[in-house]
Amino acid sequence: MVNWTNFDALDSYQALKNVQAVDVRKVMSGESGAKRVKNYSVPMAEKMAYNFAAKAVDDDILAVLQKVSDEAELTEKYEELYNGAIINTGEKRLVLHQLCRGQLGKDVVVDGVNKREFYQAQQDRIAKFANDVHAGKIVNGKGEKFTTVVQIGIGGSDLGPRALYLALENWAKTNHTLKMQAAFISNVDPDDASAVLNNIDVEHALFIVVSKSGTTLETLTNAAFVEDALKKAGVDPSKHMLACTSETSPLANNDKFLDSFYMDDYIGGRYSSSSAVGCCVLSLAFGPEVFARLMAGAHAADETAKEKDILKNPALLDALIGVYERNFLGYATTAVLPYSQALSRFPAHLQQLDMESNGKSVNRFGKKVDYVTGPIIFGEPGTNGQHSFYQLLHQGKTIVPLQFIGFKDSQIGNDVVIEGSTSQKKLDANVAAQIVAFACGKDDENPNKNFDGGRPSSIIIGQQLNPESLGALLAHFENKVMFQGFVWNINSFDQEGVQLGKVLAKRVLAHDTDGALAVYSDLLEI
Ligand SMILES: O=P(O)(O)OC[C@H]1O[C@](O)(CO)[C@@H](O)[C@@H]1O
Repeated sequence: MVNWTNFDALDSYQALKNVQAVDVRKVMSGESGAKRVKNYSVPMAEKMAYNFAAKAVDDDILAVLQKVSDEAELTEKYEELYNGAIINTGEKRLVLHQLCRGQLGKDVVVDGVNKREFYQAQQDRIAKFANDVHAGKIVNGKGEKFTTVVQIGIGGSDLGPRALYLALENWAKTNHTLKMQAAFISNVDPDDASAVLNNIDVEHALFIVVSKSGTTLETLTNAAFVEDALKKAGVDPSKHMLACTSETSPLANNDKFLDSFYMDDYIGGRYSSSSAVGCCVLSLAFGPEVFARLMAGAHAADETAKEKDILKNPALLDALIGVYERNFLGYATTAVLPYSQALSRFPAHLQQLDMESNGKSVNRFGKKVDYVTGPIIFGEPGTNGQHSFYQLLHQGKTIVPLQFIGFKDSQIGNDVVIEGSTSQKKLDANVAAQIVAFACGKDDENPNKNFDGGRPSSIIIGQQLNPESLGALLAHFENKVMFQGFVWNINSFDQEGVQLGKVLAKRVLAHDTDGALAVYSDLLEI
């Protein structure tokens, strides 16, 4: 059995307090910088690498971070998780999303059901369904093929699958495996559903209602909105709508749907891209083989996350450096900066993943913790961000650790040499230049043009964004967030903080309001 101890009760916490701080500007300048770029790189799954040369760490600090990992039993806790312990203490649930993508340890059997087999069986059912749709065996009321798939869901039932779809859409077109166009409806704003419906051919569209709980206001409202639109278009909704939910939800086993696919309570919404939640839309859009490749990449990263040596375990190392920055260097935010347009919604997915998981003030036992926990996450693809918020990142009063992501090859492969370089080369040159500019700065007599530098960053580099590397990237961040939650001794797998607003909105709609709530609902005349 592992020990669940608050971070500040560890000996290694005290040791971290006493380490000699590293001056990023100094160590990244000249030959020392070149050495660090070469040496401070850890291989990741799917031939990617995590390079942390421009982070404020050195061999001494890394040695203490290894002690944190050992003392807090981080990999042992991961082992407990994938072997089926009740890691989600708040909801008394197991945490099994990794099992969707492969067997990591022992069989996990709950109420006589082998969970790996259950998740695999759902993937197999979805694969058959998707293949039948693609082959024209499952068709619309007029006997015609479906061409579009629309996911209706919100939060984890939207962000991850949407980010993954966008990440692979151009890759799939280039590799002739885009089987259906996908669209997403999430917001209860009627303009969201209307705009999607206006842009597609509803007669040839399949709609997946995705909600683990089957009770989310936005999703149920949007499902009814779509149903209404289908009826108005003279289309039978039961031939066009699917459900993806848990077997105990109000949406389960419902004749309203053409078919239903299941996940369960042991997979948190923000971790559900690997379950039926991501599998349905991605298998319909790209084919089941592509989804299987995505899962293979994620599984490879899950295997790497078992390593006890932090220099062989990029997710663990990334997590520990982040904790050091958060708790000892006092950095409150992290920017996710993919130099890849395909990853345009990946920062939004990571925002939910990280902030909903680790935005907590109490430990696993409900006791307040005396240290800060999860950072604020935001981000945009480069180079666009450079012309937006990088001013603050370079010269603002707040130091923001930066998480770059970059690839050597583009996905589409169409490029032009303009003034001596391709666009891909320009993209890569920009990310390299930014890392050095942030780290080393530039002295100038004019204070307005002076760059202090000393701004830490890391980069994940891969050859190309494809299903395998994307899967590994997804799992890397899930595992990073998990390890950080373990260090902070918090429960990263519940989200009580989102409940209060939902309850108050229901009260406004029921006119059961008082105090400030009454004033605000009057103001909006609800
Ligand atoms: O899949 P469901 O049950 O509709 O939940 C959607 C989302 O809502 C949340 O519970 C937050 O409100 C997320 O954690 C979840 O991803």
